[in-house]
This record gives sequence, C-alpha cells and structure tokens, in this order.
Amino acid sequence: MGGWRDMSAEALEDHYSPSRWSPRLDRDTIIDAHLAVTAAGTERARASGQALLHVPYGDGDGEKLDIYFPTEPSEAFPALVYIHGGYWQCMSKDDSGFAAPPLVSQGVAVVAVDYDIAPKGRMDTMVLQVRRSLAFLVQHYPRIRGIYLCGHSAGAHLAAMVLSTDWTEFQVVPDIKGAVLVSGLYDLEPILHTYVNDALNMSREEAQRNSPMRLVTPAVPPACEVLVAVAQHDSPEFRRQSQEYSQALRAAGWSVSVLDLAGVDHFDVIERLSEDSYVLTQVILNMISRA
Ligand SMILES: N[C@@H](CC(=O)c1ccccc1NC=O)C(=O)O
Repeated sequence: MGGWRDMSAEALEDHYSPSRWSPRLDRDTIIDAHLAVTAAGTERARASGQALLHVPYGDGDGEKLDIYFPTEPSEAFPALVYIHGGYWQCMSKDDSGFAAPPLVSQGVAVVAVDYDIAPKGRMDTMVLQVRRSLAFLVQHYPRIRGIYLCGHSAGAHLAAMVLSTDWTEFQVVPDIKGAVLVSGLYDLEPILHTYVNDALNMSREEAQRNSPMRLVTPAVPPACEVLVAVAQHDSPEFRRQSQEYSQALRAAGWSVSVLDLAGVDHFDVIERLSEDSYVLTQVILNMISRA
C-alpha cells in the first residue's frame, strides 16, 4: 500500500511531521499555537453555552466526555461527536470544544470525547474507548437522534475505526449518519518506522488490525455519508492516505466525497471550525440538515 516503503527514513519522518509543511508558521511554534487556539476556543464555547462537562462514559479515569447542548434544544437533536488529534499522544477534550458555537446555534449538539492517549493508552484501547463512548451516548441520551462523527488527524483515524465497528459486541447500534474525516491517517504501517511510534510502541500486527484501510467493509444501507477532507498544506503522504482511503470506501459502495481545502494547513484546517463562515463548517451543517 503506497510508495512510502521506498522513502528514506528522513523523508518518512518529514512526511509524518505535519508541522513541517505549513507555510503559515514555523515548525517550532505551530503546535504550541494550535494548542493555544483550540484551548481558548474551547473555553469560549464552555462560557457561552450550556455544557455538561466530564461525563463518565466508562470506569477509567480517561473515559470522560463533554456535551455542548444546542442553544434552543428541540425534543430530539443531532449530535456531532468530535475526536481530537495529537498523534494519539497529546491533546484532550479540554481542547476540543472550539467547533461547538457554530453548531449549537444551529440545533446540533457537540460531544468531545477523551480517550487514554499514549503511553498510558495503547492503540487497541483507544479504539475500544471511542467505540464505547458512542454506545454510551445512545444508551444515556435518547434525545440524540442521528450521530455525526468528526475527527482530526489521529482523531480521524479513530473515527474511521468507529466506521468499521462490528456493533454486535455492544448492546446498541448507534445511528451514525455521517462522518467527517479531516487530515487523517488510515494506514498505520508507515508510522511504525517514525518517531510517532516511540510513545505508541505498536507492533506490526497492532498497526495492521487498527488500520481502517485494511478494514473497509461493503457499505450496508442506509449507508452513512463520509466526507474525507484534506488540507492543501498537508504532506503528500497525508494527502495520499486520504485519497486511497476514500477510493477504497467508494469501491466498497460507500457514499464518499473528498474535500481538498485550499489555503489551510494540517492545523488551521480544523481550528477554523470555530468560524460560522468557514467552508468546512458550512459543509458539516449542510450534511446534517440534508439527513
Ligand atoms: N509531531 C507532530 C504533531 C502532530 O502531528 C499533531 C499535533 C497536534 C495535533 C494533531 C497532530 N497531528 C495528528 O494527530 C508534528 O510534527 O506536527
């Protein structure tokens, strides 16, 4: 799967370091800036609306989620479940509410999910936790009608793993109507050979069984709609992964659109979800209102 096997170790490291590809900020400041912007946006969202914070969805310390309710909640409302990025080793739900304001004002709840990042959490655990958080929402919040997944980077990977879930092992089948996968990774094998795996410590088997690219199942109607979004200034490897995953889903009968977002990099592609007028915000609202 892909020409990454022919790359030098240095090139592979480069391609899997999103901070090196932005024309906007240099690599030493862009991640701190991202953490600052997402944390401040989350604080704003918590201060301006009705939020239920730190709701446990399991027994583990890290198994908590935040719910941002619609400003004018109706009897039943859709929810967007946001899964944060950070290469499975940084960030949390406390930086993950920034997308709420433009959505809650349009009647959509936003749920920000925590999972045990590495080194505490292993890849199998993180995937299971995110799946269980969805089952929890269905069981405890019957007013939620229709779930939309949204993940950024490593979070898009986890969202894609949710799409491949066999729900017979859970008590419920969540009604996932759509998924918005932003600048994600869908084949974990290349990162085994980079610094990213230092904290994850995945074996090849672990990487393979957690690679959505290898788990594409035939679409089952009513198929959920998948939007695969990528930033203009994502690395060629990130862009290739999005392209190949969307092609694989489409070949299996899924309803997939690809959105190549101009003028943004790996970080502001998601930060700008805090803006009502950003194209991706509008596309998400559109997807939800069509269903
Ligand atoms: N060391 C990485 C960090 C990174 O990829 C990242 C940082 C914060 C939020 C998301 C990220 N990417 C994927 O999850 C880099 O070079 O950009």
